[in-house]
Amino acid sequence: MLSEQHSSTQIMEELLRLTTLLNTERDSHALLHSIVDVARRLTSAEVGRIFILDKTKRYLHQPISQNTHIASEIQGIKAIELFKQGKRNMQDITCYCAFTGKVMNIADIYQFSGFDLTPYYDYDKINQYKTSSLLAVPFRNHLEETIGVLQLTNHVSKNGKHYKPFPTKLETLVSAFAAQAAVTLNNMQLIEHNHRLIALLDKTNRELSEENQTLRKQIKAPQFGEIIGTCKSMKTVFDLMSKVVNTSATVLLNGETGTGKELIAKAIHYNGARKSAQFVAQNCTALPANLLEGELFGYKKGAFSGADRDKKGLIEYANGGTLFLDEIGDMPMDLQAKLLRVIQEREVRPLGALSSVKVDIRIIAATHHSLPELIDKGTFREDLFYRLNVFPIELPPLRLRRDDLPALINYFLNQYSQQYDKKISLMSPAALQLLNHYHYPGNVRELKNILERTVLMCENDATILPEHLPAEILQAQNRFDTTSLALGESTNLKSVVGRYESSVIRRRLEENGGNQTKTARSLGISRRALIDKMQRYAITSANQPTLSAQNSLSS
Ligand SMILES: Nc1ncnc2c1ncn2[C@@H]1O[C@H](COP(=O)(O)OP(=O)(O)OP(=O)(O)O)[C@@H](O)[C@H]1O
Repeated sequence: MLSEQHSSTQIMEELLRLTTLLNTERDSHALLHSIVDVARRLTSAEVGRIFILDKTKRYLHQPISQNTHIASEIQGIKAIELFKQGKRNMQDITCYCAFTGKVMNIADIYQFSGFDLTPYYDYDKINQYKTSSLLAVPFRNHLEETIGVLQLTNHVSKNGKHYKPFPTKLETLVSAFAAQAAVTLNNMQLIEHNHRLIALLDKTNRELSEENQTLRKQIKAPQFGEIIGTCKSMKTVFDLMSKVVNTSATVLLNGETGTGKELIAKAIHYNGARKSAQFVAQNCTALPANLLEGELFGYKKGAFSGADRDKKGLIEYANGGTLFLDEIGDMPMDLQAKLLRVIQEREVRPLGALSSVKVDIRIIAATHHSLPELIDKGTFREDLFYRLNVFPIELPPLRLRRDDLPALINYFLNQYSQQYDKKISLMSPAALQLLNHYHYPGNVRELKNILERTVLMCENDATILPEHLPAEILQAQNRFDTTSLALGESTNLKSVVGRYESSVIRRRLEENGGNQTKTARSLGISRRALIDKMQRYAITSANQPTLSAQNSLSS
């Protein structure tokens, strides 16, 4: 043991050894042991203890206790409460040391009455020991906050036979040592705290990523069964999809807006081998050319003014998965050239980057344009077209697959009835006829929107009537359509002429904003004659078509 009799060189050597140890020890328990061990050797103390402030800052825990006299303590000093009845526990010597930051040096605890030293008397009784001198030194961090207390008891005499008071000159030495140990202890606590945070972050990230995977599987995985259609052209679509789904072949979807191009692209991705990787969609008309380039290819910090950080492009994000390029016909020519390079080389070079990144993506492109026509016009690259047109799938417009209308209507009615918690399953023949005759320029998307609105308009448990349908369907029906006249059920000339006449009157009234005088003048008849005809055909107003007007048209 070192004691006050040791030379200052020996003490310096011991302190240096300690500094090295403190800087290399990575296990906090072993570090605390080393601190107590060295402190005891520096001060010739028989017992050494460390108290550490807990996270709540309400207790001083005692993780380490060394007593050379007792091989194993029956009971150590318990955790100390820093506050008693809301007040600082200044009766306890360790708390006093912690609160004040002062070194406490007591020659003999049994001769001292300034503190409540019962815990030490109890310790002695239980362990059949005799505590005599006591030295308590605070561990303070760089903010001068106490993070723990080092406690040494029983300074052993030179011959090892007696306990003596700790010499006052040891206080400075031990304080210097405690200051050094406190820095290391504080760093160790910060490192451990960081490790805990990193572990927590890792765990949360893992959980989020698993949840993400599950949600992606649940939400974004349209099954083939969710694509409604049994007509011949849709059967061909399904047939082609099943042939390409388990390959990585490039697919080109062609069809008008709302025909289900994105739905089908997703179904191909989520039913194929790439389903666990990303499905990344980008509409090529949604962004100006320069932004689209940055989105797709990514860029390096400083590649252009405003590029204040590296940005990964969607092509890289889709690595291992599918890149869906909607409205490919509207992609600017220079980007077409860059995309062609990605397809040919299977690598992408972000703007401002010196090297390329290998990518394994499946491309599904979609357009409502005829790409060959765009090639003729000079706005689409022929070489890119051949690269994309590996596996073309044509999606029919809804007006050419009217046989699928009942199934689609049923599907969306069910979907929205559930969504809006309504029971709506009946539709009047007149409403059904209106839906059947409409031409749906927005295709399935438009039908879907119409039915959502209809469910919202219709009372719970009620039958869908024409008045629940949007105005454009009613107005469209009001317009005269020679094709529908020719295809009408009635072949009776008088009835066909009547329908034609009523249709002309409706349209003219509509054009004249319902003004009967103007309408009569434009038709070359008197206002009285117009009113007679309106009554005959149950035309009430050009702006407010009624169910009876529809009936008269179809009668
Ligand atoms: N056959 C179908 N069965 C069920 N829902 C469909 C069908 N076709 C399209 N839909 C639905 O219609 C809406 C429009 O489809 P989608 O967005 O896939 O069309 P799109 O052709 O990609 O349109 P755009 O060219 O305007 O982007 C979506 O809500 C989709 O789920």
